[in-house]
Amino acid sequence: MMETITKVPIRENTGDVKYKLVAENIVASYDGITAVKNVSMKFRDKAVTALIGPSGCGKTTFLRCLNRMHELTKNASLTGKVLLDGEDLYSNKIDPIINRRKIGMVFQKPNPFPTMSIYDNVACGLKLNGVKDRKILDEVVEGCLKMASLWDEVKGDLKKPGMSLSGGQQQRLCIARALAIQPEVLLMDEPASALDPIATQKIEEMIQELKKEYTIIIVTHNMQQATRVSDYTGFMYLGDLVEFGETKQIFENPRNEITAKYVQGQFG
Ligand SMILES: Nc1ncnc2c1ncn2[C@@H]1O[C@H](COP(=O)(O)OP(=O)(O)OP(=O)(O)O)[C@@H](O)[C@H]1O
Repeated sequence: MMETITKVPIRENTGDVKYKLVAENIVASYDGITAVKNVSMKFRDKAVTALIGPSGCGKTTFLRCLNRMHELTKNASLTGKVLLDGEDLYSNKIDPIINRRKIGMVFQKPNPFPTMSIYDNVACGLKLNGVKDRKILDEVVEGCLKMASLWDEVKGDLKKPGMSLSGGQQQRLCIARALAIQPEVLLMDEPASALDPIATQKIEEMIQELKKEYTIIIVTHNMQQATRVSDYTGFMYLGDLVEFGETKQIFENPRNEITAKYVQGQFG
């Protein structure tokens, strides 16, 4: 039998708060089965928001609704709005490809383009957009590899295949690739779950740097990671957003019983 969930009213931030991305009443389904039930969330500009919750609660599905990737899945459907700087990404007037460019995504498993060098993995998005000037490409590749904290490790080996790097380096390469097309928002779906603790620490340190420039939304199963990297946390359960608040409050003083049980590790 389905459990009844008491949702905690979402507290609005007051004052001079800028939301980069706002999701309103997102309902997402696969083959008519609802995976995300009427979820609304606001994401602050230049802050990190973590999405946590047990396996299958809809975190990845919700994340993929934020850059119109959900609709690429066969038999997937969606209702609701996602506003980027106030503009609805799902409006007919907006080109989904342009939006996916503004909202970059990093996946659980590092996925560098297998036939490309380190350099081309980062430069390919710009090249596809017609940028040919070598100086510009060099600058972007260096800048993005620096932002992804990978430059010092690869600067002498840019022609080597991306796949020759370690898992953690490959993930930072994918982050550099995502940054090269100048996104405004970065979605990260468990970006460190396939990595060892040292590689994970590098990714977490990099997220702290990146949030100075980007709005970051990260799905994570790792509760310590959520407390270390995020400013805000949303706890999802059975397709619902049960509680949303400052990360410290969610972990130290949850207002909902199910949130408390989850963050204390009583289920997962
Ligand atoms: N492509 C798909 N086709 C059909 N059902 C799917 C598909 N992807 C996800 N689902 C279902 O949607 C629900 C939510 O899945 P989702 O992957 O969004 O959860 P999650 O919280 O990210 O889980 P996890 O933490 O295990 O990655 C689950 O019941 C899952 O089985």
